[in-house]
Amino acid sequence: MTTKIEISGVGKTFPVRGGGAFTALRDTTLDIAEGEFLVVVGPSGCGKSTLLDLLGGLTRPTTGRILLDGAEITGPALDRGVVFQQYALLPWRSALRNVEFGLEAKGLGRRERAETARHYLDLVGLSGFEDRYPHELSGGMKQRVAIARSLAYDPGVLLMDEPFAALDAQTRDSLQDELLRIWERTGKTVVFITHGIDEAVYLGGRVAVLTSRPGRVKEVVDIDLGPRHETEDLRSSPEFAEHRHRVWSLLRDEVRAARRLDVPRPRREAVGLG
Ligand SMILES: Nc1ncnc2c1ncn2[C@@H]1O[C@H](COP(=O)(O)OP(=O)(O)OP(=O)(O)O)[C@@H](O)[C@H]1O
Repeated sequence: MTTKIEISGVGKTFPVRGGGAFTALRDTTLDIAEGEFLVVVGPSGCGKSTLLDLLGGLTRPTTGRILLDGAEITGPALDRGVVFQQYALLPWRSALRNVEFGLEAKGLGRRERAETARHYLDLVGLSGFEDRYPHELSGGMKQRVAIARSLAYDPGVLLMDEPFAALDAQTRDSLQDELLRIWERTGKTVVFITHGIDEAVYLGGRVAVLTSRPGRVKEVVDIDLGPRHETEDLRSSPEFAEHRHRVWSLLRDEVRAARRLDVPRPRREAVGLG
């Protein structure tokens, strides 16, 4: 197993307006193997997006370091593709031209760009929609374009921050299958953040559960369900339920802890202690 990403003792602190600091992540350590599909879950506000931003190089860790292929991540680069919950498409460009966007940065010629963009739109099931503008596409289609755009410049790592959260359940299920198919075909390393336990278990080869804030890795659960397309209605199987329960129990305790953090502490005099 080759390590693709090495997260060692990473902490992230943000300055707070009016003084002080807020710790979003503390001492987070995790190795991600080349070609694995790793899902990250955790209570709201525990630092999942912060972790993804760090992997994307959009911010730098306050402590610790993150290595990609043995070299420290110091900024965004084309070796990592990022897909967010909101499609982030350029509204004035057609689907094809949106996918071509990253290829322009790579310096590809016009014809090669168009061919590559067509190939990736086909891969995400959007052949025939190349000339549509974002406002002419459904939410699921827009997200497919965003995925095609990230895949087109062939990054080794795909970073996905709740990419299907805004979609209806049916579209989400079919995009999950499509993503797994693409992952199997391309062998990319995927780091996928979600709030959905079912989604985590369905997609992940491993699921990392983070603690309530400041986030740390509480446990990494191995999901040994084999290739997902080999079992019909896998989500209804006892094995799936077992894994789901394991992740759910780990998360439940953290969600409770997070809620306690969110309740404003009563002032001493208000409860008669002062
Ligand atoms: N730029 C920033 N400045 C100050 N605080 C920040 C900043 N970015 C994030 N935070 C804080 O860090 C914590 C973690 O945020 P983050 O978005 O990573 O959580 P999350 O786990 O992705 O949350 P959710 O599940 O609700 O999307 C939050 O409390 C947030 O308010």
